[in-house]
Amino acid sequence: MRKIILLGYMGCGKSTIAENLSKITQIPFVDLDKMIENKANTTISTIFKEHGEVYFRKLEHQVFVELLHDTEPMIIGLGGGTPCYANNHELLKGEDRVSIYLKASIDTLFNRLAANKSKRPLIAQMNDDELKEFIAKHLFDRSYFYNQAQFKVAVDGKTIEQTVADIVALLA
Ligand SMILES: Nc1ncnc2c1ncn2[C@@H]1O[C@H](COP(=O)(O)OP(=O)(O)O)[C@@H](O)[C@H]1O
Ligand SMILES: O=C(O)C1=C[C@@H](OP(=O)(O)O)[C@@H](O)[C@H](O)C1
Ligand SMILES: [Mg+2]
Repeated sequence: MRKIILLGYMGCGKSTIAENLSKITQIPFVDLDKMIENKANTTISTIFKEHGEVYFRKLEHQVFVELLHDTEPMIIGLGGGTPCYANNHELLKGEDRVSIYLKASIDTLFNRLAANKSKRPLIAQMNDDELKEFIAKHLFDRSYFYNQAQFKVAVDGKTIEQTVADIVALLA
């Protein structure tokens, strides 16, 4: 049975949509960041602070590969950077998996992240002006990798339920 992989920029809703899609489909979900935190027995912020981003990216790759080797069906919510490092984007396609880019505009991402940045070490220290500029540039840089997904679902202006319904329709 296949795996459903959700990807996209920080704040696009990967973790939230993975959990809600799981409730509707009864397919178990895992959040890659949560898996990393459980494995490292600490938070993403602490991993960045104590070991740096390169260490985090290695761990992220290892845990992603481990999950893909698991034969159980599952919904996987990636971290925002997962497809952009360690050739992880090459793992988005395969017979047993379907990858979906949750595509959000800069405004949507900014509105969600401005109120929700403390646990995201890449943006935690930024003021609103810095954050908006960062998202615009960073999203542009990362789009190449996000566009490697098999499907795209636009999330702007949609409720959690609408996005989940769009994904269910896509998978039918
Ligand atoms: N329509 C929506 N779809 C998904 N998330 C939403 C929506 N509206 C508000 N949110 C909020 O936006 C944030 C999305 O964060 P999260 O699911 O952690 O994203 P990601 O894992 O992609 O970084 C959450 O705080 C969530 O409650
Ligand atoms: O975009 C990124 O590089 C990151 C996104 C985060 O996940 P979310 O996209 O779930 O916030 C988390 O993996 C880490 O803070 C790095
Ligand atoms: Mg998340």
